[in-house]
Amino acid sequence: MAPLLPRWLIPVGCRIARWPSESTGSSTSYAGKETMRLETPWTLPRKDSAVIELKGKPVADALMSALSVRVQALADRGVTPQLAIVEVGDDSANRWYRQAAIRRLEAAHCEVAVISLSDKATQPELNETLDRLSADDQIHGILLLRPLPAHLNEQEAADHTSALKDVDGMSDASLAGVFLGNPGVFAPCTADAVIRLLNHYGFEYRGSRASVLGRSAVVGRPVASLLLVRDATVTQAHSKTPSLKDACSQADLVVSAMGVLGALDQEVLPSGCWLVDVSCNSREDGSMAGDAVWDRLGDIAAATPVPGGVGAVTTAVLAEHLVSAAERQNAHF
Ligand SMILES: NC(=O)C1=CN([C@@H]2O[C@H](COP(=O)(O)OP(=O)(O)OC[C@H]3O[C@@H](n4cnc5c(N)ncnc54)[C@H](OP(=O)(O)O)[C@@H]3O)[C@@H](O)[C@H]2O)C=CC1
Ligand SMILES: Nc1nc(=O)c2c([nH]1)NC[C@@H]1CN(c3ccc(C(=O)N[C@@H](CCC(=O)O)C(=O)O)cc3)C=[N+]21
Repeated sequence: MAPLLPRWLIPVGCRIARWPSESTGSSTSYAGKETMRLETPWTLPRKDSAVIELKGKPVADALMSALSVRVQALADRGVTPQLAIVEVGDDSANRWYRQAAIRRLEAAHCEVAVISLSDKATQPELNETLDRLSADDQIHGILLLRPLPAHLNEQEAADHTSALKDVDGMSDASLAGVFLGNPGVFAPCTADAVIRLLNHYGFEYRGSRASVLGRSAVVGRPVASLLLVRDATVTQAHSKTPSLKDACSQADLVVSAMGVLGALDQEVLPSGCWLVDVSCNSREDGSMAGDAVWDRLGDIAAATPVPGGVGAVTTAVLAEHLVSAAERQNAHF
């Protein structure tokens, strides 16, 4: 029999393992089990079981299905969108992104070239690589994985990246457009993904209070700008903010991009807020986790899982930006 209760009533993290029928041998219906489970003393507190998972997959699926007709129209004109991914050194978050982006773009019938530079690469080497890709007619988009090693300058790299191919909103022109609310520019893919995800799940920006944790050029700052443009009242926190709890205390929405494993739980997150956890930290066992402790979210309303949340939307937005860039570069045909 199909479940009669919403799926989010099932507690995250301890599902199935302590299912009542395993101890009682009962053959009651699914709905009956669900009722029993919520009354049993060994389940998570009711408030933890009510956190709605804001999954990325349906958002990404919708974006990808809208894209296929555009990729086909380009193919009919002999154009296959191609992305160049430039990475410097080795980093787990970059590796996850590179692998997921390749899967996504290949599924969308786009091509990917990966250029891996050593972590000792110099600024002139990086600049030359970006100049060469900018001049290559077969490359429609350039994604420079960030953050760069400390000895390299992101701004200088942006200046060597063709504005037409800047699919991850790195250039001054793209960022100025994001800050001013100009819809014609590419925002950094992740910042765009946060907005697509919130739109999909019907978040109401106007009148809301949003706390953005992190202020990098690739996530924190553009997310704050995109929320401000949509009439949210935005607080922005960073590593010198004295109290994260104070920074979040009024929030209807918390967007976390600190990259600090275990930094967020019910002590910091206010009741009823939505949490968008952008971070992708590496646990000791090599698995991926966000900033929030998933089984200590308290009575917040909704949260994105990691993995399975923002990351999936980021790769879909990257595909969309690449296809738009290829269309613009072939507009004369
Ligand atoms: N899922 C996805 O699609 C994506 C995930 N990511 C992930 O998001 C995370 C952030 O990425 P990125 O912005 O590039 O990282 P950065 O390291 O560039 O920025 C981290 C930001 O968090 C702030 N911060 C660090 N520690 C604290 C703290 N204890 N309290 C408050 N603020 C803090 C820093 O402050 P300060 O400025 O003072 O140093 C900085 O502004 C990473 O885990 C990354 O892997 C990134 C992009 C896409
Ligand atoms: N210029 C730049 N822009 C970025 O947006 C950027 C970056 N540099 N450097 C690295 C981080 C990290 N990042 C991820 C994006 C998607 C997934 C992703 O698709 N994750 C899947 C899981 C993937 C898996 O399990 O392997 C998920 O969350 O469900 C992961 C990580 C983007 N980043």
